[in-house]
Amino acid sequence: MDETTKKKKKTAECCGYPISIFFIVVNEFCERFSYYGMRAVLVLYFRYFLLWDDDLATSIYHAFVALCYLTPILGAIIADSWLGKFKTIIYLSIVYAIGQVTMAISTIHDITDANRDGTPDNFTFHIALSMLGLILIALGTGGIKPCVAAFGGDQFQEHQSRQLNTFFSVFYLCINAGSLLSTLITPVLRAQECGIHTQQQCYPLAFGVPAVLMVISLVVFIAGSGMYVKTDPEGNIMWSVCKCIGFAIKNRFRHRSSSYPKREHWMDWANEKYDKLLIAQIKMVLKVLFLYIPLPMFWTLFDQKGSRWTLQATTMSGDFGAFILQPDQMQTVNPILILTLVPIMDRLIFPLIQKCGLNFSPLKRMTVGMLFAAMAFVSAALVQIEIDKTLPNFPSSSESQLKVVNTYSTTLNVTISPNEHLLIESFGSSADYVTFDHQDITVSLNTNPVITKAFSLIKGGRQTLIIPSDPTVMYLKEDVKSKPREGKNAIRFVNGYTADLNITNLDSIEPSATTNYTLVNQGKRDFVLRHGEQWCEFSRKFGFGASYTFLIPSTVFSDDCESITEVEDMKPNSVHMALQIPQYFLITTGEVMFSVTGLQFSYSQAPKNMKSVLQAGWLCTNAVGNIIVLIVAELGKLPKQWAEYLLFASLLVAVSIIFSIMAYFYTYIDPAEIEAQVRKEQGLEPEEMEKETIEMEEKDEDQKNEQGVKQTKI
Ligand SMILES: C[C@H](N)C(=O)N1CCC[C@H]1C(=O)O
Repeated sequence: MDETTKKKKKTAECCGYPISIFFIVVNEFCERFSYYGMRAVLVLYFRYFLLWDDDLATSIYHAFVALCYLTPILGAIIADSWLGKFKTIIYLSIVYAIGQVTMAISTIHDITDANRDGTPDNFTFHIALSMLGLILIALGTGGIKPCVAAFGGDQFQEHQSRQLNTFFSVFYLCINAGSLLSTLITPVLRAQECGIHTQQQCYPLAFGVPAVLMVISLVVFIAGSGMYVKTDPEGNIMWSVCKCIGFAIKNRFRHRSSSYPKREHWMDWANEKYDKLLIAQIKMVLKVLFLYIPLPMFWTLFDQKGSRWTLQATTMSGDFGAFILQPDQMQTVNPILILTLVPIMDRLIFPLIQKCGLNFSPLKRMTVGMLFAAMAFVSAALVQIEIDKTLPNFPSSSESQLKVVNTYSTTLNVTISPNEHLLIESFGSSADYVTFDHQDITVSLNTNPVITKAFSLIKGGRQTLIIPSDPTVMYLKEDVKSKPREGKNAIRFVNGYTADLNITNLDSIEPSATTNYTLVNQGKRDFVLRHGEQWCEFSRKFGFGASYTFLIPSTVFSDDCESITEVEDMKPNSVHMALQIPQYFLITTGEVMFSVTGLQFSYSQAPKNMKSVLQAGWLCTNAVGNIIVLIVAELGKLPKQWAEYLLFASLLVAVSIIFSIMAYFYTYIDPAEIEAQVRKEQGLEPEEMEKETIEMEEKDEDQKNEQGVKQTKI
């Protein structure tokens, strides 16, 4: 074994901290920049580069995130049983960097764009390459994650326990600094245009920069190589653990008759064959893993920030006066709050609680963290109730809705069978949508002669009846029936001019025709209308999430676009995004109490040779949380979003009560002390014992006769 053991090495210190920590936290910052930066543009890449639909894009995205939190098990097994943390981090970081580079290459549209139309010709190639990249990234990021945190912890000596606790907070700060910067930067990089033959959204840059950061992360980690404390892996520990547990279960089953005396713990049934120290270590790990069972529920709520809460933000207004916030940018509030809340909690709140004589133990903190997350969802439900009051009354699946737009030269009396009468001015519209519970309607206009036409409406849809300058050709146009995505505005034009018109960024429209919807961002937008030599400019300031139909009259060029009228199909969002801040504040406070503490707790309660394994167990709670989100998203949704938020809040409260009961029965341990005690009971010196364990694990246990029960030397 070439790795230096902890007790043999004296580490260089700065302000009481091992200097090697600097390399580890910088490495974590770069790695998290790489991970979160790539994640920030991933759904958009699926949606607009690979042209997947929303459902497929979000499902693959969540499946990828879940995979990233499942692979820690693999990394932990490799580190604790085989390579040691240091080498595992290096090898898996190389895999990770290759994955990021593969991903960046898969986004270069020019590779397969032989016809140079700006879109790839061979989607299979890009999909295959990006999936390969994502698998390598998941393997890398997940594989190193439990090792980096535990390796950081290994750098501290016994007299540095206070610094060790602070380390986990600083570690978390670095994660969030990386996450914050990358989620701000990569979307900007994506919005640039680049390409060899055609200029397209610059995904290669948006994925390329995270790839570079991953290479930097690896270089920084290697740079600290000479300073690290590297703990030896102790043989195939996971295999020994599995065999030991298997033997205990088998042996317990064999001795199930009541004539055999009971043992204190079911793992004690492995006493006959396995080393006491290994059994003691397994007991410690199992106790903690059992405690983790309820924890995924926290992550189920936490991970909905990126999905449900962002969707909620798309129905809100992001106009903050001095700046405009896009719905998906609202997520950056989380890392910003982490950067402020972690120091406040560490320096102010926790010491204050301690001064008040209250014992705010790690498990109590985690329970309170869960309750904060539940409160965040109650807050989200209250905001949703406010939003619902402002949302249009969309048709149910059995209803149809109709609006009428009149571009005829005079006011019209419109009768819709059997008894709907509307008076509509020229270049005006009906006040709102009329709801029908049947699809077949007949429309009559009071023209001379009367014009009557039958229509079949779309079930569950919204439509507009367009009456053009020649009312005999009136027609139906389908409308948007939900808020436009990403807080954008859906706009369209009806051409009441007597000839074809060209409008900026839209196809040319024939007389009396209506364009399809175009999505435009919030803010002032200009459109140039053109017919031959004639043109005029039409400007309009947009809010968030509205829908408009603009009616172009025949006089459009003579009055310089002034006479264009607008029909508001859907009102802009009026509930302000600032109302989401309380829910972000609550969930982030919960995260600091739950996640930072959980990270520390998993390290402190693990035996020396299973530190990465417990970190992996901790990260797995996140994977399961993500899988629950996936299942819940696929299975039924409650009809009201606010009710779903309340349901999640109640579930988490119930889970936190169960967790607090489990925590009540948990006794905090000092693994090193227990290990020393077992060694003493075995009459072995620490050094001697270590050699003994390694030798024992190297023997092939399977060859031993299971019947010949072996008594270990106790
Ligand atoms: C960005 C989050 N605030 C955060 O720090 N995390 C979410 C999952 C765990 C943790 C991370 O390690 O990324």
